[in-house]
Amino acid sequence: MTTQPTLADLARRATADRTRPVYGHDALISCDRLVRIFSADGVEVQALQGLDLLVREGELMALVGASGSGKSTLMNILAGLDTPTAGAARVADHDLLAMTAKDRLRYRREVVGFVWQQTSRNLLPYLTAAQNVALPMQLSGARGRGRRAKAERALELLEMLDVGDCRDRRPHQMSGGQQQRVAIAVALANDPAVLLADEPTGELDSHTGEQIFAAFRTANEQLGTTIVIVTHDQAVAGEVRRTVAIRDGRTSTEVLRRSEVDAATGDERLVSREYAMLDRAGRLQLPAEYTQALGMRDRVALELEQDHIAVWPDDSADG
Ligand SMILES: Nc1ncnc2c1ncn2[C@@H]1O[C@H](COP(=O)(O)OP(=O)(O)OP(=O)(O)O)[C@@H](O)[C@H]1O
Repeated sequence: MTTQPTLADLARRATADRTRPVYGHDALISCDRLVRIFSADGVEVQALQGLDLLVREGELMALVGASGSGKSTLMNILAGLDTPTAGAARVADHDLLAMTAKDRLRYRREVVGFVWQQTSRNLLPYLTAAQNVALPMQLSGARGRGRRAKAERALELLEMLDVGDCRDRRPHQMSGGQQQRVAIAVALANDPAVLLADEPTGELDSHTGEQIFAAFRTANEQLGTTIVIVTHDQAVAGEVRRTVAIRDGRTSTEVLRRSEVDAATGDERLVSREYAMLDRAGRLQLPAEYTQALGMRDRVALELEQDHIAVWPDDSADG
């Protein structure tokens, strides 16, 4: 039997609600019930259906999900290329729903960097690698950096990503993997708070894909850039500490990995654990594999235990 809360309990809860920090207050990226509806030929498609996502500063994380689940829609919104229909989205203190056209242009040039899947879309074909990297700095005025300083920074970035030898080559004189590493340098040129990459290894073989991933890791570790990578590539998803799955336009489950040292042998191993997202209304989406394995549908039985909640298949018909 549940006991009724007393007046004092209710007063305490109301005060706690008032002093509770706003959702995502300490996150670099915060999406709060994000909705994006596309209308095409009188048909509405809900690409994002109330998506919640928080990313902390300095994270390197992967977004995975089936085709059509809304990954690219989310990336385009975070990149400032598209606007949500409803909800809230903030990146590095920029409100993505309230930006003017001028703010948006500055946001795309200085706050976010972007790497696309198509290697040809990331670089200008008639410029060398070094010129491609210097271009975003020139376009933004690069906060007082002189021409020489820009060229030096371009070279530093190329060297950091192991493509210093490509500095004077045009894209068609480089391999796909080299082009993508140069593309990462271009995206980092203006020191963005966030680097977004949509299937950056999609056109590459697995060995080259690993090198691209190593380049993202270098950028994350050496420059502290927050990086979000959309990927189908299980190998890439398995390399990051945090993988968030998107399903039907919402974040559904999340896998966190951490290193653990075996007390007996001293060996380090990676331990992963799957989490489900609990929204503020208390809604929880269970992974389809779990519910299918136990034949759960429509209704499940619940029990509150001391330190967990137990979920069983509906047993009401048996009783
Ligand atoms: N401009 C658009 N007009 C109409 N519908 C769109 C538009 N862009 C995306 N959609 C629809 O929104 C849904 C989500 O698409 P989105 O491209 O975000 O998925 P995705 O997870 O990136 O898929 P993929 O892995 O295949 O790239 C899909 O049903 C798609 O058809």
